[in-house]
Amino acid sequence: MAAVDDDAGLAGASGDIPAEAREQHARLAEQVEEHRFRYYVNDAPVVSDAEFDKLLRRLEAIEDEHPGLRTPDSPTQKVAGAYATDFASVQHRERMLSLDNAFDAEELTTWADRVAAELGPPDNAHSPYHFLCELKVDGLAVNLTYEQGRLTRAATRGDGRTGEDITPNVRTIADIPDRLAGDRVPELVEIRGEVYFPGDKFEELNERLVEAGDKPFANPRNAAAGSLRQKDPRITASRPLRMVVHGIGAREGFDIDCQSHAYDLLREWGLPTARYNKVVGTLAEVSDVIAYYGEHRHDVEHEIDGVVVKVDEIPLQGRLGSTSRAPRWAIAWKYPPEEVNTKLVDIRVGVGRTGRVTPYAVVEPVHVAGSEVEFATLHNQDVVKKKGVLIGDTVVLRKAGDVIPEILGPIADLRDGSEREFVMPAECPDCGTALQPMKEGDIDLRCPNARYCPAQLRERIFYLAGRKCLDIENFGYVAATALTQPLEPSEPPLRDEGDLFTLKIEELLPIRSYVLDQDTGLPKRDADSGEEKIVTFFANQKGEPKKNALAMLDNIEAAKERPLARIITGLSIRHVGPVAAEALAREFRDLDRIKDAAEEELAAVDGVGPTIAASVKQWFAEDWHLEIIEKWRAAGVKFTEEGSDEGPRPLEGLTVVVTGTLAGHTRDGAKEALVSRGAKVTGSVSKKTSFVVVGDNPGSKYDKALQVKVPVLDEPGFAVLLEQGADAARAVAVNPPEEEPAAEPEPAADDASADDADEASAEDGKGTETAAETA
Ligand SMILES: NC(=O)c1ccc[n+]([C@@H]2O[C@H](COP(=O)([O-])OP(=O)(O)OC[C@H]3O[C@@H](n4cnc5c(N)ncnc54)[C@H](O)[C@@H]3O)[C@@H](O)[C@H]2O)c1
Ligand SMILES: [Zn+2]
Repeated sequence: MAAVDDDAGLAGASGDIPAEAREQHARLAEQVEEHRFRYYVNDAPVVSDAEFDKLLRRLEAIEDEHPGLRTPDSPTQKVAGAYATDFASVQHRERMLSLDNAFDAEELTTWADRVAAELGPPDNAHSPYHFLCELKVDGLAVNLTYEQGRLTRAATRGDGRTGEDITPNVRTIADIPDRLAGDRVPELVEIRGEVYFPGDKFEELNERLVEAGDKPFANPRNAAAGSLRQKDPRITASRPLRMVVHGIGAREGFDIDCQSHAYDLLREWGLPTARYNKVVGTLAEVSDVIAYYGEHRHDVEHEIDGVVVKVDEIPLQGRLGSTSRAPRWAIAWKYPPEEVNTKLVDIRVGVGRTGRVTPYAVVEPVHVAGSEVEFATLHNQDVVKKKGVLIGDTVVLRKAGDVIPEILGPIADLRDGSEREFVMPAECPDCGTALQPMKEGDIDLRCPNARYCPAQLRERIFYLAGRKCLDIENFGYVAATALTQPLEPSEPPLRDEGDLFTLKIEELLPIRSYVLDQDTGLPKRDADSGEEKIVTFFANQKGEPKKNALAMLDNIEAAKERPLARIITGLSIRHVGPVAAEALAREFRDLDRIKDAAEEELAAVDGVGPTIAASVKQWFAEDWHLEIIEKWRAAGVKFTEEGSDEGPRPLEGLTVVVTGTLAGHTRDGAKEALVSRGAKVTGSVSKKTSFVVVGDNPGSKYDKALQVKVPVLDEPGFAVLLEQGADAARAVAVNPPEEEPAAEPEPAADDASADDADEASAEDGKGTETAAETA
C-alpha cells in the first residue's frame, strides 16, 4: 500500500542501492508493465490476478527496502499505464484513480487508523463520519461525461489522466442513458462506474467465439473489457454488457454532502446505481458487511472481487486527499481469489453409476479457494469443444464456494503448438463396450453394459451403501471396489447388487484388491515404492476377519430395515434421486405397487412427472433388476413403509424450505422429519411457502424469505414445529434483523429438485462430485 504522495519529495538517494536489488526491481517492473499491457490493452492476461498482485507486492517490498527505487514512473506509483491504442485519447476532467487494497483485517485496520489519525474516530463530536460499503464489481472502469444532461463522451480509465475514447461503444449499453432524466440535471458531471459482463452469459459468448474460430476470453472481466474496447461498436452492441456506477468525478451545478446521497441523485437521473451499498458507523460493522458478502459472493448478478469501503462524507474525502494512484479515503477489501491459472495435463473419461461417460480435466495441482484441486469437471465432449481447451493448455480454473471446480477457458496466447485436441473414446475405458448415446441426439455417451461393467457396478454399490441410500457404515469406496472387482478371487462376491444382503464372511476373507482413487478410478500407488497398492481389506495377516469386516456385515443386516425411500434411491434408477424417491414412497408405500403402477399413475404423483415415470417403468422392465428385488426380498429386506398409512400427519398441507446447516439434523434428516409428519419439502421459497427453516450459513433462500415475508424458523423454532405444530411455530418464528445488508439476490437454483432433474451432473460424474468432496 506504500504510495508516494503527489507532493512528496522524490529525489531519493539512489547511490547506495545494491546492483542486485536494482536489477531485480527493473526486471519485476518490466514484467508488471508487460502484464498490464496484456490486461488493459489486449484484454488477454496470461497470469491470474493473484499472481499479478504478488508481483506488484514484491515490487513494493523492494521499494520499501530501497525507497530510492520508488520513482514516479515505478509501476507501483501509477494508475496502470498509458499505452498507444487504436482509440483516440481523451483527458479526464478529474483524475480517475485506482484503489489501495486490504487483504486481511490488519490491513483494513491500518487504513482505518490512518483515517482516524486525520479525522478522529468515526463518532467524534466535531465532525462524525461514516463508512460507505460497496461491492467491488469486477469489470472495467469507465468515465461518462454528461453536459447539460447529455452523454457527450465516454472513456476508459487509461493512466488516470488520459483514457481511450469509447463513446460510440458505450452508447450501445442499454443501462447507460443518453440523456439524464428529470428537470434537475446538472451542467456537467463525470460519472464513474464499472462495465461488467454478466457471469451467466459468459459461457455462451465463449461458445460463439470458439465456433467462429476466435479466441475465447479467460473470464468475464476480460470479456467485458474486450467487448467494450472494440473498434466496431456493432460488436459491442451484440454483447450483453451492463454497468453500475460507483463514483463522481468533475461536477458543476450541484452540490452533495455524502457519496451515498449522490447515488440517490444519480438514480433519479436514470443511472444504474448499486443495490447493495450500505452505510455503517463502525469498522466492526464494515467487517460484518465484508463477512456477509464473503458468504453471499455468488448471490449477486455480477462477479465481485471485494468490498470497497469509502468515507461517505464528501468534504472529509477532500480532507483526506489522494496519493498519485489511489484515494486515501477508500480501501478495497479483496476476497481470496477463486480463479487460478494452471496446466491442463490431460483429459480423461470416467464412467458413472448410470453408465454416463464424462470427460474430466486432470490439472497440475493448484491451491484455490481453500483447497488443493487436481481435477475439474468438463461435463461432456461438447463442453470440451465449446470451451476451446486443448490438452497441454494453460487454463483458467475456477472454484467458487462449494461448487465443483471448473475450467473457464484456455490462455490461448501461451500456446506453443504442442497442445492437442481431446478425442472422446469410442469404447468404455472399463469394460471395452462400444459407447452409445442413450437415445438418438443425446450428447452424453453411455456404456450400455449396465449389469456387468465393473465401473458402473462399483459406483452403484458405493452409492447404494452411501449416505443418501442405505447408509451402511464401514462400507466405503475401498469396500465397494473389493466386492465388485477384486484381483482375487476371480469371481467377485457381488456380481450385481442382488447378492448384497447374503454376503458371508467366508467370501470376504480371501479378497485382495487394488485401492482405487475415487476421482480417477485408477489404482493408488505406494508413495515409497511407486507400486500399485494391493490390500486384503477384510482379513488380517492371519486370515482372520477384521473388526471392520464384521461390523460391515452387521450394518448390512441392519440396512434391511431402511425406509422405503432410501431403498428406492439406492436402485440407481435414472432421474430418481432422494426427492423423487421420497415422493414415490409417500404415495405408494410399497415397492411392488410402484412396480405395478401405470406410467400415468406414476407421472401424476407430485414431484415425479413424465420423465421420471418413464424411467421408473424402464427400470422395472429389466429382468435382472427384478431378480435383484427378489433376492433382496428373500434376504428379508422390507419394501413397505411401515405403519405410515395410519400415522398422524400433523404437518399435512404445509410447504417448508430448509436452508443452511442445522446442528441437530442432517439436511436429509430434517427433510425426513418433515415429510414423515405430512409436510411437503421444496427447494425454493415463494409466497406460498409456509416456513423457511434456517440453519447456519443460510443461502439466498433466507434473503428470499425475508423479501416475501415467509415466517423464518431457527433451529429451536424448527423443534417447535416438529413437536407442537404450525401454530406454535408461527408464534416463535423470528423476523429479520433490520440491519441485515439489503441484498436482493436472484433466487438460487432449486436444490431439492436438482437432485432428480439432473442426476447425471451431480451423482454420476466421475471426478465431479468426488472432486468436490476431496477438494
Ligand atoms: N492478470 C493480470 O495480468 C493483471 C494485470 C494488471 C492488472 N490486473 C488486475 O487488475 C486489478 C488492478 O487493477 P486496478 O488498478 O483497476 O485496481 P483495482 O481493480 O484493485 O481497484 C480499482 C478499481 O476498482 C473498480 N471498482 C469496482 N467497484 C468499485 C466501487 N464500488 N467503487 C470504486 N471502485 C470500484 C474501479 O474500476 C477502480 O478503478 C487487480 O485485480 C489486478 O490483479 C491483472
Ligand atoms: Zn463399461
